[in-house]
Amino acid sequence: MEVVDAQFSHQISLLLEPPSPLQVKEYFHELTTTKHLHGIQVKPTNHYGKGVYADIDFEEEELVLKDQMLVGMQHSSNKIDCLVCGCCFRFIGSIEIQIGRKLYLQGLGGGPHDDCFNEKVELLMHQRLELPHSKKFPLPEVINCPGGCKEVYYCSKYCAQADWDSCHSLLCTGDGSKSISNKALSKFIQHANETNDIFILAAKAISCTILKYRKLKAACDKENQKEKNHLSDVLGNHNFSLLLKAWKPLSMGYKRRWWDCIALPDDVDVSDEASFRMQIRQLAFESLELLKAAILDEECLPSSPVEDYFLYVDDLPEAEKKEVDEITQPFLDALGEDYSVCCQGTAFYPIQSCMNHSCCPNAKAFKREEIIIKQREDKDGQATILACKPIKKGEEITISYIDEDLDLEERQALLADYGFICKCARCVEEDA
Ligand SMILES: C[S@@+](CC[C@H](N)C(=O)[O-])C[C@H]1O[C@@H](n2cnc3c(N)ncnc32)[C@H](O)[C@@H]1O
Repeated sequence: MEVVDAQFSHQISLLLEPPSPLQVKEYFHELTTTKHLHGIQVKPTNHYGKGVYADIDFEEEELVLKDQMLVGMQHSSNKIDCLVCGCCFRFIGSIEIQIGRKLYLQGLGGGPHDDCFNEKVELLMHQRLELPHSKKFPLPEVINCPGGCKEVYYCSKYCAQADWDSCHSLLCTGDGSKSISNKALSKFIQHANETNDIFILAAKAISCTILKYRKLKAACDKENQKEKNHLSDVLGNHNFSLLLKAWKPLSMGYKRRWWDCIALPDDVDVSDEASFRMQIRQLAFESLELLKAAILDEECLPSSPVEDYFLYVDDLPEAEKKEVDEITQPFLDALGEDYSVCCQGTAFYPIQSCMNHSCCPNAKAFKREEIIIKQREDKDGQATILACKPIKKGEEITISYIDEDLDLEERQALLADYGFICKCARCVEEDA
């Protein structure tokens, strides 16, 4: 692999080059135009890189933007708690599957339950025991991965196919996988789960680029055949420009290398920062080597429906509640405090990632369930930004990265993890 790196060092450095301000401007202009995102503009700010600006006036509560996720992942630690679609991350199956599966997986770790309870848990998991009123909380049927990996499930055939086409075909460990080695892939996944599962998101981003590149290349090859254009050096350069094109949506989000900007953990002394950064850089390289062996060929806080269900049961009229509680309470007790864990993960949104922070923001990024409450349409894996006060044309649209209710010191401590000291009007005023 090192030989490959040396041979293509020029191309690699071009891929990793930060985009110029002109490229950024052109890219976001095209993106907002093609996605019909009227009313916003991405452009340079005076102080800190780019930002999102209002191109029209927005009223309070008005929808500013819906941003489609480019790549996203559910955190490994959250997979026991929630069974969600591997593409749009909505809960799937049924209330019974969600509760039964979680209790079953927890039980594998040696839970304290008796045999009778364990039997009930298995019945729940296989949907052979129905909980009262659970039909009022319908969830989409579980669709298997088309590659047969039994590790990722979907809410619809549409999501299964979309994920397969965009990245999962290269990262699937099932028989239908398009990776070069399932064994190598499993090794990569194990390494990520044991070290930092953000490498899974990176693998998705890389797979997404490779697959997009292949699609662009296949379309070009077809065109070239028509024109009988077989000059290999011309094609060589051309192929690289296709790879740059496939990489572009991700490169536009480039800020700094991961190991340079990751927050210093509390248990690492500032004097050890340089060696800590070297260590995680090394870890990222190890992970990349494992991924390369698996996929490189010669050529690139929402809520839980389970919580809604138990809240509903809790609100039932007293007489009925007693009867229902008899069935549901043992499951609730067994689930314990963690009964309402929501799907947790990390994703990259092309426009939201351009929004700067303010402790007195004029917009808010909403989670899925809050949007449903507000009767807004909830489309697959989209981030929704609403104005939380009137925004005038030309004003920068800002969101808060942290809990705005915290005091100045706490806010600044959290924002240090993002690598900046906030000097918004509120911070300046409170600091005076
Ligand atoms: C999600 S990005 C926002 C877009 C970013 N300005 C860009 O050029 O892509 C977050 C980064 O923007 C910068 N940033 C955001 N809000 C800021 C603020 N209020 N003050 C200083 N820097 C800020 C920080 O470097 C932060 O890590």
